Amino acid sequence: MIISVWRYSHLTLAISSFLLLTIASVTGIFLAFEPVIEKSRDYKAASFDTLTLAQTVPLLKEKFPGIQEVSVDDHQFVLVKYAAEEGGDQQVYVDPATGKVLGIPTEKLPLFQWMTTLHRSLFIHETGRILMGITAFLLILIAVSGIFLVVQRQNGWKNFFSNVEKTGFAQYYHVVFGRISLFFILAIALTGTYMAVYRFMPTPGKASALIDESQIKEEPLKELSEFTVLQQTPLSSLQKLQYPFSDFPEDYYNVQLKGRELCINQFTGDILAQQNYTKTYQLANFSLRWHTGRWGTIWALLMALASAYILFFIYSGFAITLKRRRGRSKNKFKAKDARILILVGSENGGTFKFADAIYTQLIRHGEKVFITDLSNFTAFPNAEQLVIMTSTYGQGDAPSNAKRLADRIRQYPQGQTIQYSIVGFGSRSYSRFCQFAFDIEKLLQKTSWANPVLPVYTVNDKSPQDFSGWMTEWTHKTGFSMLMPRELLEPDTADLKKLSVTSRTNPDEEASFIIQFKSSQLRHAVSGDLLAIYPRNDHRERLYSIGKVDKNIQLSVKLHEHGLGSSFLNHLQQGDIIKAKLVKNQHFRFPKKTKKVIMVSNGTGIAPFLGMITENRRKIPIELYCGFRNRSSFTLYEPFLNKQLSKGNLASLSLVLSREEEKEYVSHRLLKNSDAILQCLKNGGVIMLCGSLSMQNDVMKVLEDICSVEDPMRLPELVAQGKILTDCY
Ligand SMILES: Cc1cc2nc3c(=O)[nH]c(=O)nc-3n(C[C@H](O)[C@H](O)[C@H](O)COP(=O)(O)O)c2cc1C
Repeated sequence: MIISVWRYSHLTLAISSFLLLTIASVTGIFLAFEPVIEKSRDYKAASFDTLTLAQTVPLLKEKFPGIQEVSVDDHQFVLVKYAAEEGGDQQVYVDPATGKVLGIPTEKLPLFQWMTTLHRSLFIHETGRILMGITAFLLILIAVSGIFLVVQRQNGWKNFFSNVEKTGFAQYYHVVFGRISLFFILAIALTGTYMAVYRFMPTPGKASALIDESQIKEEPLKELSEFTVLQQTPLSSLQKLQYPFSDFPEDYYNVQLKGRELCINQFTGDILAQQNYTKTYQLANFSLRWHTGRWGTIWALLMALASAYILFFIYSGFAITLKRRRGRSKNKFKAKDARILILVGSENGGTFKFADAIYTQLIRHGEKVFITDLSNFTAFPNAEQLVIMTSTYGQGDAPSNAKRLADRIRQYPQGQTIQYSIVGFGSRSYSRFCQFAFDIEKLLQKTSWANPVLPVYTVNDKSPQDFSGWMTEWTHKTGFSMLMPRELLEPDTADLKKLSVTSRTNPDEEASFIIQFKSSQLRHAVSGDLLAIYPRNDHRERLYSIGKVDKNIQLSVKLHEHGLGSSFLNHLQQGDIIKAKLVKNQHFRFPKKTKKVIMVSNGTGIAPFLGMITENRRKIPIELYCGFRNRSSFTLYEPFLNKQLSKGNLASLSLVLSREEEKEYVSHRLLKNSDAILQCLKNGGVIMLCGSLSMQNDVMKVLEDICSVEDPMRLPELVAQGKILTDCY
């Protein structure tokens, strides 16, 4: 529920502001270059930081007899305004140490003038300013709702900056760029909002209002350079100084410094009045600097970049929304007439692709089918078959269009028996794989009308292969005729990357070999991730655990006689190029903070550990228990592991042979070393398992026994806490 609240707020805010936000961002990008161009003129004097007002103010008065004011801009250029002898006011940039004219300020370029007005007020004055202020405020809300969406997506605050799961270009970069630019976008939004609000605040009082004219003296007369206050004030703290209009005593020097305003007696140098700027005024000044990039060139460029990111977010945000809504079939039949129901739970539209393909085929075969979101569950008086296809989101939660399902099932008990089948779409990289599909099963089990045709089927990473498994069974059980839809059979070419073979070994006595690939497109692969290959260029996918060794992707492969994947890999030679997909396996990563790691593998399950061991730069003690049939099958890895032992990357190695010598499995060896295993777990160590499922089952039983010495409840807890990590198939 929470995720959909944030999602709908984010989307609604974005839709309601996108037009003005686009205008503000495009103009913002242009305007950010204005201070950059100005700064490039470089009229800053070398001595600027060392001068005081007592040096500069008299000197400029002497050099420019009609001087009215001297000001220092954000680039620390000193600008003098004076009444020229030939008439009219003149402005020049000067060297404050010599009074030498350095340049004449140019008129604001008409393009910048136009952009500024559009950016500030859309050419509709006060109304435009209010609208742009509201847009800036909406941008704050969009950024905040975006933060919460990222937190939800990343499974909590602590993973905010962790790797993002790749789910299409628009979605992936919406999150990745969102995190990078968050601070800058919030800076633009907050300062923009504040400046808009500030216009409606009362103007702060002037220091001149505090002058007590009865106290103004004309003696003792002092030279301007002798005024203590000017001597004590560095030029760098000046914003603007106005010279007195005349020699009348009631005229004074008005000095605006960075934090306060002063009125100074023009004869004696006494401070007639002073006023500290209010916090609201200072904040407005600060906001102006931040928002306009006057802070400095780098800041201005960052503001331009943040504005460009906003444009990207507008594009990618709408692309994500369209993708979510695209491809949903229009129903030919009404819900009440349908014989077959397809109810879909989907967050990002992927599951709809599968559901629509089924819907289309059944309709083509003349079936009365109705397809809709799971949350639209209602009375289906003629339904005989119910197919539920749903993804899982968050931490084993329902996708947003399925949140209301539980209530709706309770609300609409069906009047006739309906046979159902549930297909869960999920990813094994999440600990609660297809959890929501299993939750629905429990809900349906409690009803009197729902009868299962099949157990829950799961589809990992939208694998057509998994899906076709369900289709075969379902058509077999129900008698509907269906073929695997062609569009689902092709691999998702968008994610395929090129890899070239850098080296390989020949199959050893046990038909195992090592193959290494390099790929500039898969530099981000990490030991423990999976490489999905498509040996026949169709939907058939084979997954291999990756070990990252010397920056290469290394696979350990066991050649099976009719093995699709292993035969394909075995035919590759050095230099051959293949296309494959990286499947992130977040839950099976070498732990960042731990005192010890015990790695347990059998056969080629050693693959990810080889990479993790080479990358163990912090020399965390690693104990490796690796099981093989016989010593000869270990020779493939022996020299490599010995080298890692001597380098200190690997603390100890337990070779366990099942057909020779002690004829043991790794689970037996662990049991023998139960004290060490228990100590490791008690001291915050981590145990990682990779290999066959039967090895995992045996080892988990042994670990349960070992843990039960301490506390019978501990094993599930340890798994939940990530102290026992498994990657077995
Ligand atoms: C933020 C996020 C959280 C996810 N959480 C889970 C999960 O807890 N369990 C699971 O099996 N899959 C999880 N997945 C994987 C999706 O269920 C899977 O990619 C599915 O095919 C997406 O289908 P959809 O596009 O129809 O939403 C998650 C994906 C994302 C992006």
